[in-house]
Amino acid sequence: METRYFSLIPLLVGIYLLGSTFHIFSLNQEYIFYSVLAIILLIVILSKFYVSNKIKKIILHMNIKNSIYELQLTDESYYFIGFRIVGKENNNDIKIDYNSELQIAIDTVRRNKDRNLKVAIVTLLDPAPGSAILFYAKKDKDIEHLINEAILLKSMIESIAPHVTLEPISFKVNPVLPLPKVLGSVIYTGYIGQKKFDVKTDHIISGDYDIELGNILESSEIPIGIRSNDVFRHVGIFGSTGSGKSNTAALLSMELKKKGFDVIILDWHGEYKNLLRDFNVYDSQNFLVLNPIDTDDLTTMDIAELMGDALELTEPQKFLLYLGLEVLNQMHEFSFKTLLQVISANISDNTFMQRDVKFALTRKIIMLFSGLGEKLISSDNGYTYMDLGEKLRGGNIIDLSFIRSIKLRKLYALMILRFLLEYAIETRNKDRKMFIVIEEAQNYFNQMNTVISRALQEIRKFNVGLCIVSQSPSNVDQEVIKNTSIKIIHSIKSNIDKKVIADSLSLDKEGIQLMDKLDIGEALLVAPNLRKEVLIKVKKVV
Ligand SMILES: Nc1ncnc2c1ncn2[C@@H]1O[C@H](COP(=O)(O)OP(=O)(O)OP(=O)(O)O)[C@@H](O)[C@H]1O
Repeated sequence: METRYFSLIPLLVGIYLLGSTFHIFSLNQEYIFYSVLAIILLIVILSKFYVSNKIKKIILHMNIKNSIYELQLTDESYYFIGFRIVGKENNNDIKIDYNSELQIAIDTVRRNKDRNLKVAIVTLLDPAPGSAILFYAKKDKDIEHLINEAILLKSMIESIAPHVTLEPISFKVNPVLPLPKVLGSVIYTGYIGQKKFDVKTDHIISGDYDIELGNILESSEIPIGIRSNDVFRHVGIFGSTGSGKSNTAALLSMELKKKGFDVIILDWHGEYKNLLRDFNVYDSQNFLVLNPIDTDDLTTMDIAELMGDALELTEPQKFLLYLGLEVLNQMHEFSFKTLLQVISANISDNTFMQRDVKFALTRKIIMLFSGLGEKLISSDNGYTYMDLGEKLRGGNIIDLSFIRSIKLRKLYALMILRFLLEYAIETRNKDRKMFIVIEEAQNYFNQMNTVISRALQEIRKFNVGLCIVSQSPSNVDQEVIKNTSIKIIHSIKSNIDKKVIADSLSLDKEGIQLMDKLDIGEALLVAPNLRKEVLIKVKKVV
């Protein structure tokens, strides 16, 4: 009964008692008038309560009746009644744990063994994607009885899980319902709420893909993927640490290699050799030596820029380095020892300022390149960009984790990337398709790195797809993120990173909230072959 009817009761009782007090001993006309008035009002209220409840019951009953389906398993038939699970709107900012609320309710209902109906949670696609509860029973049971029990169970669940409502589902034609293999087992997607599944099925399903990534989150039966040729418009994989980025990048690399791509993974933390066992691995035992001399089109200025970026050089220091590199280029020789000698001997230090710049630059070079640096970058047996491009065919993992100095690691990785891009531009990459995975991309694409950002725009037409992987998209140049046409967004916890991604995708408030609710391996996929973003569960590699 609605609360406004309750508020009328004290008023009626008041009127009646008033009348009684004044006329308790005399049965006069006024007393009879008040009594009759009170009784009429009481009758009106009670009848309203009864009718409104009855109407609700009838409507619900009819809805449910329209939602009873028959399910034929191998040797048994069942009736089932389905309810879509809808999270109630939450206006205050308190975080509601819909999942555990619902789980407690379901457990309570399932514990009651006396019931005819059993309960299962399934994901459904039709009439719209979402999660649903099924109440089901053997077909020989009385339908009316089942309906009454379903109504009862529905209200039990709603009262134990107050932030969840169950809406009867009606399927227009045949229900498309991926049922659990064994009825009664709870398939629990962990996502409740209509808003999340606002995407219409015909918006998301696309048969137009040749790289399968997994299945849509609402259904383990519907595979989903991307087109391999779309990777040339670049890929962004983002997510907090442990959200499943490396697995997704490894899956993509594996599938693209099968399609004839040459894949090169710049593996910042050394995670990929365990995931992709048939890839060539370059690590501390087997590293690639880079020769920045003999670079023809790769200008000395570009090398100076990359070194300047990795070493955090000032403009005067960068200029001095450039002068030194020019001399080495003419000598056709590169080693850090000769670079230092050239800077000391060939460049004047007449003024105090020149001496200061020179001293600071040589100090930075010495600190970085004595030891491993000397071995990694050298004209002695090193690969030029042409050699490197030719060498890295098939699947390749360049494990960078053995380089302890972050500055050296960054310079070495940047040089490899720059070499590969130069190779593609120079050769126009005819008859080849390349896919370069850049882990911890914020180290390469910070705001300052113009050399790489510029090359990124140039390589579009040369069959090179870059895959930018980052746990910290707010530290990646926003232009770079915008330049990725495929985005795979795993769970993101940090608000600033969420905002950056939401802006690049024009996500609404619900989309933003969704980003930190994803489980490991779950992601929001945006790709040119999909009409709208879709939640997916990525397949696990190995
Ligand atoms: N799609 C998936 N299905 C099931 N498990 C997964 C999936 N993706 C990743 N995992 C598991 O989750 C853990 C973290 O995965 P992964 O290393 O890919 O995350 P990450 O985001 O790259 O983390 P980090 O930033 O720390 O490298 C691993 O144990 C991995 O096996």
